[in-house]
Amino acid sequence: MFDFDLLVIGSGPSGQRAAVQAAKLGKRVALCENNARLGGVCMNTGTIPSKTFREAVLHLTGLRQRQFYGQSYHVKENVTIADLIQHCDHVLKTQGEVVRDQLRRNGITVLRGLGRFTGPNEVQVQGEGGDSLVSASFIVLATGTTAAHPPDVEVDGQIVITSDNMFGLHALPRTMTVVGAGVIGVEYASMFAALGVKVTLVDKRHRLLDFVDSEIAESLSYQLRDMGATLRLGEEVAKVQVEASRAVATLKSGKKIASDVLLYSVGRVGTSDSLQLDKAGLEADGRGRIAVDSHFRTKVPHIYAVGDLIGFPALASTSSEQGRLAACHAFGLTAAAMPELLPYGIYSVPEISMVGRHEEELTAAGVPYETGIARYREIVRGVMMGDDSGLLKLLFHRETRQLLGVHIIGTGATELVHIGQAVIAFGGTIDYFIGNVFNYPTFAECYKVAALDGYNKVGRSEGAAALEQGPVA
Ligand SMILES: Cc1cc2nc3c(=O)[nH]c(=O)nc-3n(C[C@H](O)[C@H](O)[C@H](O)COP(=O)(O)OP(=O)(O)OC[C@H]3O[C@@H](n4cnc5c(N)ncnc54)[C@H](O)[C@@H]3O)c2cc1C
Ligand SMILES: NC(=O)c1ccc[n+]([C@@H]2O[C@H](COP(=O)([O-])OP(=O)(O)OC[C@H]3O[C@@H](n4cnc5c(N)ncnc54)[C@H](O)[C@@H]3O)[C@@H](O)[C@H]2O)c1
Repeated sequence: MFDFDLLVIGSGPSGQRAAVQAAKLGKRVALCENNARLGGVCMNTGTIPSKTFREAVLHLTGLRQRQFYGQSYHVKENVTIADLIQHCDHVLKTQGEVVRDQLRRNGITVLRGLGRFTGPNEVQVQGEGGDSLVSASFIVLATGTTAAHPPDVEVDGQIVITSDNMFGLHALPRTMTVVGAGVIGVEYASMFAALGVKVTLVDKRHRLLDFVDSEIAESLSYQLRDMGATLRLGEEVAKVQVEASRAVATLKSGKKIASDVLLYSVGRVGTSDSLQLDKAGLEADGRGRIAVDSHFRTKVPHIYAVGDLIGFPALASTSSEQGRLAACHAFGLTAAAMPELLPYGIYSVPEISMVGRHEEELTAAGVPYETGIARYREIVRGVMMGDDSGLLKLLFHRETRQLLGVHIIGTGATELVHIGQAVIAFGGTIDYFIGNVFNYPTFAECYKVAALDGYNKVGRSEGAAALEQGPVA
């Protein structure tokens, strides 16, 4: 009756996973994408290019090796934007082929053009070669987000930019203002500061990243300042103008900050304007997001919405899982619900990662917890890698020693966190780290050192079992 069993609009991680999952179930699947390149924001302007940019910055500046060879050490003098983009281009080309090949292997029909509803089961695809109409039993909306900016902030792509046009920059600036110290602002501010750009980071909030453990956020602030960045917290940007080829940000307090480039990173809005949602009986909220139930179903039961388009947590990792779960639900396949325990990774310089609860939350909930801390400078792997400022903090219940949270800043944080994630997910205690043997020398040794530190704090009477019972499963 319909052309396809499933039509997915948007080829980011959530759309890809929805399409592939349905194809694996033997369904006829089409995926509509407006951008010339598949892969979404994740592949083309967001996650992958920004993380590759970071790797290029770390490599070319020699930042990690300065402990050994001195503060003036550089792998390449005068790093250019072309050097950094070359690294990104290579990764994007390879990953683009992986996505195209995956869709082809799974027999997914790719429709090029802008998808918009003409009815609840019908979508018009407006492509370069003309328009076509496609119908499907189920539709998954996976159209993601775009950078938000008020109409009076004119984004020209060279002087005033958002993360969506970061990779169109012709040259590295000498000075940069970053408006908004959310994840995007903090990541790029730290990367540009590591490149030697004079960065000013402005946020109306009084501290960086208020969902991050405060000790970790303080360490990040210290390290940003140490790289020459200026933090203007508790300051709101009221106006952005271009004067004599420079960006000028006027703060509500009356201060003005002039710089070669201004990155406007104050959040993102759902890409739902072009979808003609009303033709399907749907609407978006004020930030372009679409409401869904726990199965990612909109109020029109055969239409699902996934990924950044539905809001928090708006990560590539969670988006792709949402896409898979939506396709499973549509075709009656029972799948486990989205886990509540999610790791967060912030690819600032240095990187940050966390899983579980943080100190402020546990204090507010009246949970009797204790901390165990390992500093990278005490861990031989940290010393070998030239990272003497990293820190891993365990939070555990004082009485049961159950692991409640893991908070890390430093090299490898986003990988290391998954050990703690597994222990929390299985309801484990810090005894696991004390009673088991870890590879040496590794950053993972931090878990053992932090667990012993925590054990020493709660004292023998409360913690003795950990050492006396021997290894635990
Ligand atoms: C700078 C930056 C860095 C990030 N870093 C990380 C990170 O380190 N880790 C992490 O987990 N997440 C990160 N994210 C978030 C991550 O990129 C998103 O969570 C993820 O891309 C969301 O995937 P999605 O499938 O919802 O949609 P998107 O990746 O946004 O893709 C949506 C696609 O839909 C297409 N589209 C939109 N409307 C239409 C239409 N009408 N017709 C046809 N096609 C349409 C768009 O062209 C786009 O290709 C970052 C984001 C940004 C901006
Ligand atoms: N590593 C990762 O997982 C990663 C990396 C980058 C982006 N992302 C995703 O991208 C999303 C968007 O990130 P974002 O950083 O743009 O948004 P955000 O909402 O996280 O942060 C925006 C910040 O801008 C500040 N702000 C807003 N208006 C301001 C003004 N006029 N003056 C000063 N400060 C102002 C806010 O106080 C806030 O701190 C994130 O929520 C995340 O889902 C994830």
